[in-house]
Amino acid sequence: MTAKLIDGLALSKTLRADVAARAAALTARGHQPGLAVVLVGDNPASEVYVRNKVKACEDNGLYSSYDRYPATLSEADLLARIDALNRDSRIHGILVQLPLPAHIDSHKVIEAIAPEKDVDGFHVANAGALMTGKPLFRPCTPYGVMKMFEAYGIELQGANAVVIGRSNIVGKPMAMMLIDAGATVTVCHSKTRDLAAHARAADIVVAATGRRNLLTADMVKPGATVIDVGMNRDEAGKLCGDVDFAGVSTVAGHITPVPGGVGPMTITMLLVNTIEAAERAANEA
Ligand SMILES: Nc1nc2c(c(=O)[nH]1)N[C@@H](CN(C=O)c1ccc(C(=O)N[C@@H](CCC(=O)O)C(=O)O)cc1)CN2
Repeated sequence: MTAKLIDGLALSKTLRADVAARAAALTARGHQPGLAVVLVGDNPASEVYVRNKVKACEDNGLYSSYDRYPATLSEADLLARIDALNRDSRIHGILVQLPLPAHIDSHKVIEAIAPEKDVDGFHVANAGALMTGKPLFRPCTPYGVMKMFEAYGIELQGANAVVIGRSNIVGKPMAMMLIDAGATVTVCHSKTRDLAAHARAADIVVAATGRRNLLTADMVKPGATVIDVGMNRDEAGKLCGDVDFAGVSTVAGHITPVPGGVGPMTITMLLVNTIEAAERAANEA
């Protein structure tokens, strides 16, 4: 392996120490930051992520509430619960774990969250404000990737960046953040004609497709920075990303592992967003 590892666990540890200090300061002023976590259904991966989010709150001095509902919960009941959380002064951030069961309209649910408690940054008010560079909250996964670039000194200004995937959670906001940082950004997706040619021209590649081994060594420019947002399982059930890690590591300059890369940063930035929500609320009180 020639690439330098971008260690999401180590960076998370540093950032979470700052979160814990800010949480303690808020608590001392009588404003303990609070996150509401809502899970509907029994998707095993979502259960792990949600458990990790609640634990991260506990470990860093944040209050958390955890609502776990069966997959049969009605959309109306979920909207009623969000309405109650919007009014709850102990709660500064509301997180509804995605995906939701098919009978629930995710868009409607996200729009029901008060924008000032939308710590996922998915509400149209925050997604729209990202276009101007001034949202209340940035979506946690691309925000975490931006922190990784910063921590590892990856130059973005003038860089050619390719984002593979156009989801509202990762691809689109990632592209906006990279544009804002001065990169020249190409967004590739399932209909892109020659993905390899785009990827090969990139100084930075962010892969967020959910397709194992989508990015191989022959598609990467020597020295490029490769960020793997994928979360897949191989034939043996082992967690892996979208990038052929063994092969790409021999070509790239920097690379993120899975696990231990972007995943922990997603949770860390959720804590950071919740702290910011609580600080804003405390300053307005
Ligand atoms: N409401 C939201 N739903 C979803 C989001 C989100 O940001 N908000 N993102 C993804 C899933 N996700 C967060 O919820 C997430 C994915 C992965 C990890 C993580 O820590 N991964 C670990 C491995 C964990 C494991 O053992 O399975 C790692 O990469 O090291 C955290 C959060 C979709 N839904």
